[in-house]
Amino acid sequence: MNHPPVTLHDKKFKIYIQERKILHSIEVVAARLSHEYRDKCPLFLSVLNGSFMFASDLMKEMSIDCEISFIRLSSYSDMGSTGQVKEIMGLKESIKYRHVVVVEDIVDTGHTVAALLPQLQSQGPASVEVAALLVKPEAHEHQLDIKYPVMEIGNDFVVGYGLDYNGLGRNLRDIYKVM
Ligand SMILES: O=P(O)(O)OC[C@H]1O[C@H](OP(=O)(O)OP(=O)(O)O)[C@H](O)[C@@H]1O
Ligand code: HPA
Repeated sequence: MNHPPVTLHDKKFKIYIQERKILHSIEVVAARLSHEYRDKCPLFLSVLNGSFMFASDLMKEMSIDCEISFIRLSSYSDMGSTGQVKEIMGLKESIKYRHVVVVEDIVDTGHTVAALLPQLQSQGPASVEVAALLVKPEAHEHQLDIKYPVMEIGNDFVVGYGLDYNGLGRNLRDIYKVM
């Protein structure tokens, strides 16, 4: 299939990871999660907005009982992290004694996950791990243990498959990187 570059606001992006590869990589991680969380009924905690598409495809591939809930955090403006993680919409249900899997579209600087994990840990869950569609190890500014990375990428700004550039690009089926 042909994937011409796309323009979003003032920037051009070129094809980087095709939908077929994304979905296959998610299947592999979902199989691992289904095995490792059998009999644990994990609670997936999807970090909005960016993770909506990943969370949906991940859930569809899970073969065990599991639940999902959503939390909305935001820290990005233009193409950079503000370093300030704001909680916009909090968690309503109790996570006490639950096996929680945070579902992130991307772990970039790591500010978001680093801010979120202690907040979750303080609520007495049985366990907390992170499943992230994309991980940018070169950009990390925190020591992080992402147990379920789907794909590692270099230090490029990417859009598509839920990820945006100033609000645009989330609807793209494939992942693109800035040119
Ligand atoms: O590792 P970090 O550098 O913290 O970056 C990762 C976070 O940045 C994005 O969220 P953003 O704040 O852009 O909100 P959005 O999901 O609504 O796009 C992304 O969805 C992650 O939550
Ligand atoms: O590379 C990125 N693209 C879109 N949103 C993001 N949030 C953190 N890193 C990124």
